[in-house]
Amino acid sequence: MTLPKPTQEQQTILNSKCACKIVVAVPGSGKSTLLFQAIQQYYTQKQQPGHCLMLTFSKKSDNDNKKKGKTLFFAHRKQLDIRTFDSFCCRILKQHWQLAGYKKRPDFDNGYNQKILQAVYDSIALQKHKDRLPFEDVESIIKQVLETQESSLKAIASVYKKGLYANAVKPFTKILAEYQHHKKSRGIIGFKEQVEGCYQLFVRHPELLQTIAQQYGLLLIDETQDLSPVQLKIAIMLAGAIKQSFFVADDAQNIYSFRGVKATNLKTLEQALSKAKVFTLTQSHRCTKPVALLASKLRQAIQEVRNIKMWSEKEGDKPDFYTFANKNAQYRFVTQKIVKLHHQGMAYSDMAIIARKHESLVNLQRYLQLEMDAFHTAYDDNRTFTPTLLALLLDLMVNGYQESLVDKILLSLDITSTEENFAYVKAELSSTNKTARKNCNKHLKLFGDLIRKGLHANTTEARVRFIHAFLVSYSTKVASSQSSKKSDKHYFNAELTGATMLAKQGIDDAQMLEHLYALGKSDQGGVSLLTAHGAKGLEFKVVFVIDADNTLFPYVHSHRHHDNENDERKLFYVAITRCSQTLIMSSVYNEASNIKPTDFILKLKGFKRIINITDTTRNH
Ligand SMILES: Nc1ncnc2c1ncn2[C@@H]1O[C@H](COP(=O)(O)OP(=O)(O)OP(=O)(O)O)[C@@H](O)[C@H]1O
Repeated sequence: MTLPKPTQEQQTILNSKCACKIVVAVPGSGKSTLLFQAIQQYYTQKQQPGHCLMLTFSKKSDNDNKKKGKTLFFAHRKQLDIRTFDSFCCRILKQHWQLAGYKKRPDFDNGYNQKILQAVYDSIALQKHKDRLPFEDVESIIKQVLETQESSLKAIASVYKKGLYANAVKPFTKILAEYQHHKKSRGIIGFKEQVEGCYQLFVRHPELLQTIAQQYGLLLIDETQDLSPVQLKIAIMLAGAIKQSFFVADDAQNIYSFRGVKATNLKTLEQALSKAKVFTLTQSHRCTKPVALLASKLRQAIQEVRNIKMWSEKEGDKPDFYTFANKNAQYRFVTQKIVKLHHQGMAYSDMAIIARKHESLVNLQRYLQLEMDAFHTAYDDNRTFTPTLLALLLDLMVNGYQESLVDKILLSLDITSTEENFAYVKAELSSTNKTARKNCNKHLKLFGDLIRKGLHANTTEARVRFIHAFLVSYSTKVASSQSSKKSDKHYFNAELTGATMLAKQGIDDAQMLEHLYALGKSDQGGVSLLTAHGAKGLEFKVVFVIDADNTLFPYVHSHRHHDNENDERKLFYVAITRCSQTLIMSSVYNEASNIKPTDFILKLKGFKRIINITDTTRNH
């Protein structure tokens, strides 16, 4: 991995001798890249450099920065401190809790339990599914877990705060109250209190701030526009005490006002750091010319942001906006388009579907589920993969969970396929069962081929190996028990355990299995399904912005804030600037129910290509 050569714009900033730089720049202009270029310059110029402290707001970009930092500056890795603001404050407070005035060491509540958050999301988002547990059951399960892990409630609270799930508010409120009680009685302090505590510590003990600052020679702050008021105060204090500092931000990407983040971060920063020099970056290295033009127009309509004209040298097609009679027609179109692009060589991981609301993503998955139910009619005798099956496989890819992947394939084959198809699959499975343990590769190839015939050419080897192991176990059971109840959930779960063990024994690289679970959780390798908030900071070759209609963009239910439209426009700006090659926007267009493409697009002059698709069976 190497850093791109700085452009003239970037080089001017790097060359400046100013000790404190604030860079305001458009999406994809290389803000994060510039920070790494600054680190490179720092280590090259200094004989005995001090440590660099790189702070960012979100865990996601922190992880990204850590990875890049380690790769690019391996020799200096011990002098590179890359953290989130929360983690920085937590560390300071852990070291100096007595100075901060605590009588006994507080219990630091570090983050939340992802598993529980997932369980909550799943149970709520999918509770209408008939075979899901009722919410009460899920709630009681969560409570049981919470008895041992109170801190996880924070996660639930954050879901509740998003206000997405009206029917979940009551139990969450109850759980939240319980959590707060536990927290208080046990002296647990969360991230918010830790950041506030750290700030107070620096205010009361400036000597401590100086001691900490002396360890560092360069301070780098990414995503400055997203810092909370207290985080910003800490950043300002650090910039005042560390020799060189470098802030990067895009004021038009400030999308966290609902969390109390102010749109005025940059103004506050400039006023507080009078010696700072402000620079701008106008060229986007990510977006193509037409997308940069569209984004630039959108940016001009955003209030209270710096007037920067975004431009690009990258050629590309003008983005299209497709409209459909209903959501399913839209989802079908997106699915087929993804499949087509994949056949043309585009990796799934290079594509993303972005929506304003999580519900749109759930709806899309439901649609794919329906397609899957129709699987038996789509799976033809030539064993070629029809669009419906491709849609099913796409679902499996985007879900990313191996259990459900295996489960769904086998359940579909078993329950919904015709006798003939089932016999074929059964034969394929059983034919290998005896030699499979000895000859893993053969079996792997068999299943790999089956998958590759469709769209899984780049399915990770790990996934194929796992499925393979599962099938070995499954086919052994089929042969020995001749069970006719293969659709039984418990049966599959037992098989899954069997497959896990088998994979560990029989497959050369047992670690692949762990890797596979990690893959599943992070959705790597598949098409990313993201909300506009979740997509921030990310980059994909192809981006589909779905459900971009006047009820969701701007999201009508959040009209309670007077500046809502401005915030929503910023979100749309974030969504469309994630793509480096192709942007495809879509929505329902239904005059009877007054749903039409978002005004964000309609009001932009010069954007004429709205394609109305009525024939949904057409292959696009
Ligand atoms: N000088 C350059 N030459 C070529 N490509 C570059 C240059 N600088 C940055 N890029 C590329 O542009 C893309 C966007 O870079 P980066 O993620 O640093 O932008 P950003 O401004 O932080 O984006 P965002 O606003 O979305 O967070 C990356 O693919 C990066 O490699």
